[in-house]
Amino acid sequence: MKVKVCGITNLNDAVLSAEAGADALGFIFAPVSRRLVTPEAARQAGLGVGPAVARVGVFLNQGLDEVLRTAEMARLSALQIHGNVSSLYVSQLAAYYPVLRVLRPADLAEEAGVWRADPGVTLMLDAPEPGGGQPLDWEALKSTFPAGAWLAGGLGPQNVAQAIGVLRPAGVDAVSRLESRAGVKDPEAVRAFVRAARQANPQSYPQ
Ligand SMILES: O=C(O)c1ccccc1NCC(=O)[C@H](O)[C@H](O)COP(=O)(O)O
Repeated sequence: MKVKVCGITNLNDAVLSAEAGADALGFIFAPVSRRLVTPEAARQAGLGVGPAVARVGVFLNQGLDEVLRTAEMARLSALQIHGNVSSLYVSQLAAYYPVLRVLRPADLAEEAGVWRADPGVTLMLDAPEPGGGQPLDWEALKSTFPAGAWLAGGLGPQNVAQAIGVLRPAGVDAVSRLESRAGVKDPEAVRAFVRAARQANPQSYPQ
């Protein structure tokens, strides 16, 4: 199981997340976000932790050209795609980068099947308001949660083990509950989050 720490805006937070054991760092390029980062700052922070940690760019309803240009400038290794976008758009991006396609529970029935056989696209289930700190109803999702999908939405040190126990996601992702303020990590919360996720799923320790 993978652990992603999202909303990284600076090298310091990238290093502390990597040292805590995160597999992936998230850099948010959606202009609506309070954790908006420039491609230059993301490149510096992402490359600063070395090649073993994935650098995921987070986008919400942004044009194909803008996403690909930003990915190049920031030296991203994967894309996380939120919003109301077509499957053609997602598959065009997946031709260049591994994609985490973010769905809300209400979208599952319509879109989850589209990506079942596509190794370049991994699903992530998130709350309707990304970065809003609201947990999903894990029990209600139990029968429809897609195999191999990642989970986000209000996860933090206190509840990630329970969420993993219920849904057995392939990855977990969080931001709000790991911050001292928007865009700035709380080091203890980051360490506790990664530790709790690893302990809930001991097979997830990096080899
Ligand atoms: O976090 C944001 O500000 C944000 C804004 C626009 C699009 C995506 C955004 N975040 C994406 C993430 O990957 C978050 O980690 C995910 O939504 C979970 O957030 P939270 O519920 O706060 O842990």
